[in-house]
Amino acid sequence: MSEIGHQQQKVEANILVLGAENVGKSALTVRFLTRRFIGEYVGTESIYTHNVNVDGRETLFSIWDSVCPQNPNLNNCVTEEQLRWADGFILVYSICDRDSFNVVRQQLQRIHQMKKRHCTVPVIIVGNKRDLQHRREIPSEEGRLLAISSDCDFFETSAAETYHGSLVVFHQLLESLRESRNSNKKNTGIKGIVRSMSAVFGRRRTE
Ligand SMILES: Nc1nc2c(ncn2[C@@H]2O[C@H](COP(=O)(O)OP(=O)(O)OP(=O)(O)O)[C@@H](O)[C@H]2O)c(=O)[nH]1
Repeated sequence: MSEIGHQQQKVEANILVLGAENVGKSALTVRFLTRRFIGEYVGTESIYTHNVNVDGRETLFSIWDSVCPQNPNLNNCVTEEQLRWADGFILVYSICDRDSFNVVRQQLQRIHQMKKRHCTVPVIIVGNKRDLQHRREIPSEEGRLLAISSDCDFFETSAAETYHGSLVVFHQLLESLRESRNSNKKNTGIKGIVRSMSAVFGRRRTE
């Protein structure tokens, strides 16, 4: 995420949408971009750009709607290129598909493994297809628990039923990006080095 010119206050956010096949990644993305649910989506990888005013600030979203590998495992479920590109992540599962929840777990693990040494990175977990309650396999509490234990935000949505849910997800991620960018800034530079050293020595003294 970067700022273009202080006066313009333009914000850029690269958002990677991940999750297993058929969970509604494209539906959620297209809902946010167009307010519409069209039902069937081309199953190809796409990066969409979307210029929009959020809280009085011009914001350029680049949204990478990914395609999950056939047999996702920890090494291929998120690529290095995707991890380098993304400022923030939306991990989508279907509330009616236990396997898709497990894919989100793996993707989360991979993101934390790769990113933890560099900076904090915002992640939102989304349980989609909330309209299909009769087929629910993942209780809301389970999704929320995974999010709390991984320091992520959590929402359940129905891309089929409402626009509002997708709007809240993307706007919340933007908000978290701003916060994490500010905190990452504070932790760089000489103050950050001093803070990190005090943390290390402070901790050692208590061992
Ligand atoms: N009932 C219901 N169906 C949904 C919802 N979101 C998506 N779908 C349907 O689920 C199917 C898959 O949606 P996609 O958006 O293509 O899912 P995807 O995760 O992008 O799938 P891949 O491109 O295969 O990775 C489509 O038939 C959608 O119409 C939802 O909230 N509720």
